[in-house]
Amino acid sequence: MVKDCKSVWNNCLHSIKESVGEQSFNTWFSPIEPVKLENNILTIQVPSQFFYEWLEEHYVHILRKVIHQELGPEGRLEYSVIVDKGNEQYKPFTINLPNNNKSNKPKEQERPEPLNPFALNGVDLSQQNSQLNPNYTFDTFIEGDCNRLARSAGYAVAKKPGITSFNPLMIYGGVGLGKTHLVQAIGNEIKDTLNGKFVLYVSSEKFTNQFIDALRNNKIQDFSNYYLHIDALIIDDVQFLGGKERTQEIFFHIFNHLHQNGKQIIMTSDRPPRDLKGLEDRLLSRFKWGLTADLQQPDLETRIAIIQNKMESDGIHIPEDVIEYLAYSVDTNIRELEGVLISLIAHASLNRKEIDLELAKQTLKNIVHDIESEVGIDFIQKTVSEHFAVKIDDLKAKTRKKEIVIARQVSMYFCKEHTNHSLKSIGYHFGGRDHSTVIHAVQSVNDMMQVDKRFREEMEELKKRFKMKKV
Ligand SMILES: Nc1ncnc2c1ncn2[C@@H]1O[C@H](COP(=O)(O)OP(=O)(O)OP(=O)(O)O)[C@@H](O)[C@H]1O
Repeated sequence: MVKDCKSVWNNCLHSIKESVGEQSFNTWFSPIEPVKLENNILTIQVPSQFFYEWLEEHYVHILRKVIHQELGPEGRLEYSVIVDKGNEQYKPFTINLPNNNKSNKPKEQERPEPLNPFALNGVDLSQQNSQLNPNYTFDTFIEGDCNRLARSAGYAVAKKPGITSFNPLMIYGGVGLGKTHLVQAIGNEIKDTLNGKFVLYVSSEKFTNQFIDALRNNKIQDFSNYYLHIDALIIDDVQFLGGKERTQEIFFHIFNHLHQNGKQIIMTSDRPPRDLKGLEDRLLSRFKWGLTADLQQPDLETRIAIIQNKMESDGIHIPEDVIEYLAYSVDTNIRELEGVLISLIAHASLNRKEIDLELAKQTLKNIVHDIESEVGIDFIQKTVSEHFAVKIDDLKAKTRKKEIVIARQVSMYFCKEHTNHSLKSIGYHFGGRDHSTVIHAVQSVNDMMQVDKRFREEMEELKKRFKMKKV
C-alpha cells in the first residue's frame, strides 16, 4: 500500500498525543502541516525557525520514535520552515531534523498565508508603541560617579545597538536608583537615532503574564513571533523570572535568537547576575556574555544636580539652601528624594507659602525624621573635613599626610558609630578601602580618645553636630 504524507503524519500525531500533554500538543503539533513524503522522508511545515528550534530541543526524541514506527528505521523527517526577513516576503526553506546525522539542502516550499509577526493574543501589536516613557532620556539622566560606567555603556549601546560587545547589557542596582530611567533612555535614543527600529520595553512580570496568556490561548506562536521581530529588547527586573521555569525557557530561546541575529538585549536586575536566585545556569551564563554595570547610591553632588535639574525642567524655583538640605537629608535613593520634593512643593502651593528652609523643615518633619534617623556618610565626610580643614576628596584619596589620615580615620569612626553602613560599605565610600582599614581607623580613634583629652573634647563637639542634624 502506498503511504501518503497526510496519513503518515496523522498516525504520528496519534502516537504523539499519547506522549505529550494536551496543551503542548495543541501548541506545538496542531499547527504543523505535512507537506510531502518522498524516499521515506516525511517533510513537515512549521511556522517559524523558533518553532523548529523548540521542537528540536523538546520533542526530537518523540518525533524520531514515531517516524521510525511509521516509516521504519530508515525513515526520516525534514522540516520546512517559514522564514521572515524583515519586510521581505516569507522565504521558506527546509531544515533537516538531526537524524542519523544526515543533512539535506534547504528546499523551497509555498506558504499559504504569512503569519503576522506582530500579533499577540489576537491583538496586532505592530500598531502599539514601545512602552517607552518619553521623559526618560539621557538628557534628564544626571551623570555622577554612581552611574558613570552604566550610563556610558548604555550610551554606546544606544548609538550602535547589537554591534558593540555590550550585548546583553545588564544594569543592576538597588530600589529607586535609576535602572528603569537609564534603560528607557537607551530605548528612546535608539528610536531617535535609528528610525524604524522596533524597540520594546517590557517588565519581566508583563513578559511572564503575556506568556501565560499565550499558553492559555494557544498563541505561543504569535507570542514568539512577536518577540523574535524585535530589534532591541529591554527587559526590566529579570530577578522576577526566578523560579519560573517555562518562562525562562521561552526567554532563553528568544534571547538566543535575538543575540544570534545581532539584536540588542538590555536587562535590569536588582542584584548582580551571580546573586540571582532560581535562574537556570544557561541563562545566567548568557547574562554575563556582554557587560554588567551597576548603579550605586548617588553622592551628594549628584543628588543636588538631580534636584536642580528636576526643578528647572518643572519651572520651579527652590533656594540653594533648601536643595542642599534635601540632598543631605535624603541619601537613600532618588525616588525617595523625588517624593520628598513633591511633598514640599505640594505643601507650599496648598498653603500659598514661599519655599524656604523653614517650610522645608516643617513640612518634611515626619518624612525626614524617618530618613534622617540615619546620618549619611556624605554628611559625616563634609562635617569632618570642614572641621579639620581638609578636602573631602582627600579623605577618599591615597594621601598619607598626617592631618588627612586623622580626618579620614575620624570620619570612618563616625560612619561606624552613626550609620548602619557595613564596614565594607564605609571603606567603599573612602576611595574603595577595605574593611580592615575601617576597623583600624575605629581602633586608632578610640585609642587617641583614651590618651588625648583635647582630641576627646573635639570628638564630643563633632558628635553634637551629628545629633543636631536630626529635626
Ligand atoms: N541619574 C538620575 N538622574 C535623574 N533622575 C534620576 C536618576 N536616577 C534616577 N532618577 C529618577 O529617580 C526615579 C526612580 O528611578 P527608576 O524608577 O529608574 O529606579 P529603578 O532603579 O528602576 O527602581 P526600581 O528598582 O524600584 O524599579 C525616577 O523618577 C527617575 O527619573
